[in-house]
Amino acid sequence: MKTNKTSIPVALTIAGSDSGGGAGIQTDLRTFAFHCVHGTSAITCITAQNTLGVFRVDAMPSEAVIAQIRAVVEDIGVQAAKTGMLLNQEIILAVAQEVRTLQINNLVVDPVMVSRTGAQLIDDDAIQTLRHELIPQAAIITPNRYEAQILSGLEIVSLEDMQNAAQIIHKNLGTKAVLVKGGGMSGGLKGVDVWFDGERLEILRTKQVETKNTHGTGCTLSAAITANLALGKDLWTAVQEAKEYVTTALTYSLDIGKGQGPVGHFFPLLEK
Ligand SMILES: Nc1ncnc2c1ncn2[C@@H]1O[C@H](COP(=O)(O)OP(=O)(O)OP(=O)(O)O)[C@@H](O)[C@H]1O
Ligand SMILES: Cc1ncc(COP(=O)(O)O)c(N)n1
Repeated sequence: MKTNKTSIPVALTIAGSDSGGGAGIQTDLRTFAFHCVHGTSAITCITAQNTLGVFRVDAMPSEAVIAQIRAVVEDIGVQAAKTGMLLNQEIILAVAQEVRTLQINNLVVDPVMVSRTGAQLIDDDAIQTLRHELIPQAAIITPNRYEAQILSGLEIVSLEDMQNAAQIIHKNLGTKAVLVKGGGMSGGLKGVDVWFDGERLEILRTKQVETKNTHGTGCTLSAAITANLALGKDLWTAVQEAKEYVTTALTYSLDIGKGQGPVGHFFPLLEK
């Protein structure tokens, strides 16, 4: 039988593994697949995690992270890449170095530093390295409320605070665009995001989804932006479409486990 040779865009995720399948590498690869983008990965750490929380984290040696990135980029090549949980300063430095040397374009940095509940996930040295070495190489960064507070130095309570933070981060950190996410905001701002690219200050509003199953929304959003960039979309279009995707995935969130379940990535299939 003759086979069809399929040409397909390729995206890379540099992130941690979530044993519960709700966030991290597992979520990123599902999101890439939904967008018909071939997913590749460089695993930075292994978390023992489920819908109730994170119970253990084992870092990969930074050499192993470097080897994974090189193996993918030097042979397969990538049209876009994202970073998620990078865990420590050594891994962040290694990733920043590889992104520079291998000239990885269309880089989406989800600066995973603080969980939506406000718990700091990486130490202060690692935050400084992320700020100075990796973020300046990003096409876009997607901080949540607490990460935006750290990166801007502002307390974020209102929409105006989100807008000011986006502008300060853009000015100070050298990334092309900033998307401040509102999943951690309260009241009517939950689910409202703010975009700034140096010219346009935009508010992205969608319907607010009433569900406790929101695990992995941040990873899903940044992975969808990455997939859209790999497909050749411009940054603003990539963000708008990714925002719609995560909202729909939230409406199909999965009621699994005893805690916060993940979003449903393959929602059209769930209807069959
Ligand atoms: N209940 C909700 N309804 C609609 N959109 C939401 C809701 N919760 C989060 N979002 C959206 O999901 C995306 C991820 O934002 P969030 O602030 O939750 O990121 P995060 O903190 O990195 O995610 P996580 O909770 O997975 O760690 C944003 O576009 C946000 O507006
Ligand atoms: C391995 C890993 N990476 C990232 C997150 C945060 O995910 P999110 O912010 O999307 O809930 C997580 N919980 N685990």
